Amino acid sequence: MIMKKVLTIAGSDTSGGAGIQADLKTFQEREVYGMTALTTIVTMDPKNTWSHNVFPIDINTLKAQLSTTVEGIGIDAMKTGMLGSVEIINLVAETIDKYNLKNIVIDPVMVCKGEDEVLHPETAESLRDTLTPRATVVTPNLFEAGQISGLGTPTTVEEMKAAAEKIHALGPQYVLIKGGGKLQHDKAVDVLYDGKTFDVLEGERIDTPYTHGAGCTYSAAITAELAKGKDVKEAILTAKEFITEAIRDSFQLNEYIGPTKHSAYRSKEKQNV
Ligand SMILES: Nc1ncnc2c1ncn2[C@@H]1O[C@H](COP(=O)(O)OP(=O)(O)O)[C@@H](O)[C@H]1O
Ligand SMILES: Cc1ncc(COP(=O)(O)O)c(C=O)c1O
Ligand SMILES: [Mg+2]
Repeated sequence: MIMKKVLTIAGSDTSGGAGIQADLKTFQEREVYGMTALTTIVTMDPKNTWSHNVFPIDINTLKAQLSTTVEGIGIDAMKTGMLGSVEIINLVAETIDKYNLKNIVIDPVMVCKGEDEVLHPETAESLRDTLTPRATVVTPNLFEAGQISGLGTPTTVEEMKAAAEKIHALGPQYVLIKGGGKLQHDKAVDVLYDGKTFDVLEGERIDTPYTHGAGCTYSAAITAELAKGKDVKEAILTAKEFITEAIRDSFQLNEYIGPTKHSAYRSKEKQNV
């Protein structure tokens, strides 16, 4: 079988659990061929409570990576993660338009879990106005949904639905707001909206602090399933099962951080559990 080809345009999480590393691990698990266009490198300081530093990649280096992958090879689906600057967001939008790309998952990364700071606050507006409208699916977490909708961080499923309506009006085909561990609820609730119908996806909520990279992993799994031809709803349902298992088997890396286990779903499929 010819492998479907997918691209992630995202930052490098040097600690390996989120960003481009999470995306590639997920693509491998979902049996698609993963390619990368790196936007930034994020490091963490062990001497300063794991605080994050972001090192941007030069725009011409990103252009060359997009040319290699999108023009030189061709892609069946793509996702974005941490983009880092308005210039990069504009370049991604131009690339989507120029090559008439399909199956576009926009993960509008504005924050890293455990960090108080909003990364690149100057990019929030262009994530909203330039990239969100081009998405097949846009996947904000609660904070990002509050920023993009302008309604503030949702605290209930009803507020998630209101934010989804606002975000949908910007032009994406589907909005998927992740309630995750932050919503006060006994399930891990995500709200999916296609402009007509709301689907409230209720996954098992796992009691763990180790969810670093969960959003990246989830959006990468959606991207992989879209590349393989699933429709958006089916792709999201599979990805939701994938991320639930990855969080169930998440683990501690050091005193600050614990990533999800990307191989968990496959191991369980094999054992038929
Ligand atoms: N503790 C948890 N148990 C089960 N699912 C979770 C948990 N935390 C997050 N999720 C799910 O993981 C996915 C990623 O969500 P989230 O962690 O909110 O994203 P982000 O990493 O972008 O903040 C969503 O489907 C969310 O519902
Ligand atoms: C490069 C990069 N992208 C994205 C994220 C966001 O990760 P999450 O999936 O936990 O939202 C992080 C967080 O550390 C990161 O370092
Ligand atoms: Mg995220």
